[in-house]
Amino acid sequence: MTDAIDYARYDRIRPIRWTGEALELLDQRKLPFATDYVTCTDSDAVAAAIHALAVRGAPAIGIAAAWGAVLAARDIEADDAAQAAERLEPALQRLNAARPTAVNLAWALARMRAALFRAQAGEGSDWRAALEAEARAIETEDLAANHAMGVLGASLIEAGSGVLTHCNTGSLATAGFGTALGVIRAGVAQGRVERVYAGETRPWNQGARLTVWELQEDGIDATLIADAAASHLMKGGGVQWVVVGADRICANGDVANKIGTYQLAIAARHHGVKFMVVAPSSTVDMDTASGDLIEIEERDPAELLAAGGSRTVAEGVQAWNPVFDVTPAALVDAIVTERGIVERPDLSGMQALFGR
Ligand SMILES: CSC[C@@H](O)[C@@H](O)C(=O)COP(=O)(O)O
Repeated sequence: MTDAIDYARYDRIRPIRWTGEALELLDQRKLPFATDYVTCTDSDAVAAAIHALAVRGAPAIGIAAAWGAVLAARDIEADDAAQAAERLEPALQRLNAARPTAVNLAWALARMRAALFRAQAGEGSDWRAALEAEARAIETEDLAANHAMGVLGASLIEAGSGVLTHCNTGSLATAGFGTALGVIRAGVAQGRVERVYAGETRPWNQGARLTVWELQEDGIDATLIADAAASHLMKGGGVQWVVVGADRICANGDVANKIGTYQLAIAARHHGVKFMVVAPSSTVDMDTASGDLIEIEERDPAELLAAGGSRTVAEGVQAWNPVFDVTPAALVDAIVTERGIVERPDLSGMQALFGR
């Protein structure tokens, strides 16, 4: 078993490209059959792309929002960083409102505000350059965090294991390599992960359209399952770990992630399958005490009423479409971040790694 991972192998998918003039976002609504980029030349276009899921995944929407702030800075005049901060605020608020659940969005925008504050305090007088440098740093640090988490998370997995993942947590959802998918990539490279299963992730099908495509691009064999097949898979001994990402991890270790994650955690505990959450520290929200306090995004019920653009449900039927759920900390075996691992998370374990 080797720890050497050829990261360059996983660099081909680039969901977020800054050209120096515009932000190009790989349109994830069209994958896997078309690789078109949406070109954003102002911050409201970035907010719209985040809301419409052209770009998605907690770290990726934080990175996109940071570049959105850089674009917003081009549309204002200001004498200094303090005035810029004031004039940028409406655009930052609109970016922040694009999606409510993933804390990475607010986290990235807070970093952009802090960069302006430092510019104001005289640490580099060019506040536009300071914003651009901060957006780049957010992206670079996310990639480094993913590489670190991949190896850390894989170290928990016994050689020859099967894993089940949910939603898409790969290069498409991050600056590259991925969170949960990074652990799977590292685990496959090291011979720890022998079988990979991905749930479809209805209704938007991130697992079916994105995750198995990413793995296919890597040459990693993966088996798609219907979301409803997960318990049956666990009962048969096909998987030893469920490995998922997160949109927000609370101070007590509760985890918000894609709808369906909670029922996977319940099924995993019932079958003696381990449950791992992999996320950068930018997803940890020590200001939110527990999962009950997280706003869960509800999207258009129309997403449930059709498949591939064709209506599948009788006219007049109503649907409810919450797109995230909260897994209680008690069902989580390990939270893996670039700072380290919290096993059997609770408030004191989270505080030991993240302070407060
Ligand atoms: C590294 S991505 C982690 C999470 O953001 C992911 O699991 C997820 O729930 C994404 O939801 P999405 O609605 O596709 O943005």
